[in-house]
Amino acid sequence: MMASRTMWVNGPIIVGAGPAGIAAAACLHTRGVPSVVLDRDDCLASLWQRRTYDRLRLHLPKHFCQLPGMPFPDHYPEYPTKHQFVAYLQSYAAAFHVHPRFRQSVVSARFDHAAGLWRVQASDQDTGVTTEYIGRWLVVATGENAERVIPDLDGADSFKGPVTHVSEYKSGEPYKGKRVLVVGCGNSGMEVCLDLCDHGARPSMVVRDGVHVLPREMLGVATFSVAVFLLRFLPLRVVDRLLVLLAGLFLGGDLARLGLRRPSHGGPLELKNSKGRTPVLDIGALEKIRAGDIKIVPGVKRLEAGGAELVDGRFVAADAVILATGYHSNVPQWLKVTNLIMHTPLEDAH
Ligand SMILES: Cc1cc2nc3c(=O)[nH]c(=O)nc-3n(C[C@H](O)[C@H](O)[C@H](O)COP(=O)(O)OP(=O)(O)OC[C@H]3O[C@@H](n4cnc5c(N)ncnc54)[C@H](O)[C@@H]3O)c2cc1C
Ligand SMILES: NC(=O)C1=CN([C@@H]2O[C@H](COP(=O)(O)OP(=O)(O)OC[C@H]3O[C@@H](n4cnc5c(N)ncnc54)[C@H](OP(=O)(O)O)[C@@H]3O)[C@@H](O)[C@H]2O)C=CC1
Ligand SMILES: O=C(O)C(=O)Cc1c[nH]c2ccccc12
Repeated sequence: MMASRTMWVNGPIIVGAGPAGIAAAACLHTRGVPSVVLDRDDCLASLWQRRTYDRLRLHLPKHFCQLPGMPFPDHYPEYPTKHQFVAYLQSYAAAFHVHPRFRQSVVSARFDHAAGLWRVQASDQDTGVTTEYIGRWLVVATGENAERVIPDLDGADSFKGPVTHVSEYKSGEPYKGKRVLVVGCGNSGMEVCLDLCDHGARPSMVVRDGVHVLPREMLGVATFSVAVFLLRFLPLRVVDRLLVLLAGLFLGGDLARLGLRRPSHGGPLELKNSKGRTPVLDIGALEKIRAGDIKIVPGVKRLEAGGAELVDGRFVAADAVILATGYHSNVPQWLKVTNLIMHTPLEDAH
């Protein structure tokens, strides 16, 4: 068995050094409360630094994404690039004296009722040494994008080209001239298809179900700002109806004909709240779909050597497959509690 150590933490134990964990530690710091931030990776906001593509930008206006106590620099554009966002997070952490303990992967956290304390076990990713952090409070900030969703596609072994997850995708450069099957039509799938087009690749995007596509902006105003404004006066379902109506107006009424049906149950904000499905904010993929540069195809039945057989019996040829199939939290794997109360921020806002 690996050696193990114990560390008493004065203040909360914060798991995750992404924007949420850093912000929690900073807010505590300004109130004179110490904390310890643990992260499995070797840098802060590793989702943004290690697992996202080059052209990524925030797709909500910057004032919705700034952390408490420090706005984005004035010279940042309305939609900061990922490099700007990361630089901001780094200066934020430095300004608030947040120094995470890196390479500490939390494998278990349970509340010791007898002692009235949390016992958090973390494994050092370099040495394998386990440390038990003991403290009165636990903050879970590991996010909704902690683990990749990798579907079990029939025939994946027989496919001759590379099959990768979108979290490894940096740019379309290596795909120049290639036929690429992108599985999934969330914000990742859509933007990767757009990027592939910009690099001279030929993407087909798998859309197996309904999807809400909204314009990122309408007449220069962010759709997200419109939604937040309307939520002050109207119930979420009414706001959803208005958003779908406006989307039809600004994006054109032919989405279903293009292969992008809206989900039969639930509006864009409702599905974000109930299922964690983020609506797609279009930044140009739609135009490429209309132009035929991005082909929409239905679900994959099985992969074969040179492509995929689709559920409608058609075959789509592909040199590479990119899985833009999303992410899931890893909290249920390590947090040993029974009654978790989940908050839905948009409902709260309303
Ligand atoms: C490509 C992409 C683009 C996005 N763009 C936007 C956007 O424009 N606007 C927006 O609002 N949201 C966006 N998101 C959503 C994203 O969830 C947020 O941007 C933000 O990163 C969430 O912050 P977080 O701190 O909750 O989680 P994360 O940033 O995911 O940070 C969680 C941290 O926890 C660590 N961790 C996970 N498990 C463990 C463990 N067991 N032990 C120790 N450490 C662990 C991870 O290493 C990570 O550093 C995007 C997501 C992706 C994937
Ligand atoms: N700032 C930005 O510009 C960007 C933001 N993001 C954010 O990152 C987060 C993650 O987004 P994303 O990576 O797109 O993940 P999502 O979870 O949003 O989307 C995953 C997609 O994959 C589909 N899918 C999953 N499994 C399969 C399967 N077996 N066959 C076919 N399709 C499948 C889903 O379809 P179904 O609905 O049918 O399950 C869905 O369309 C979101 O919050 C998103 O908004 C991502 C990229 C860019
Ligand atoms: O890009 C993302 O992943 C986001 O989570 C941004 C976001 C949060 N809530 C929303 C509701 C509608 C559109 C985007 C978002």
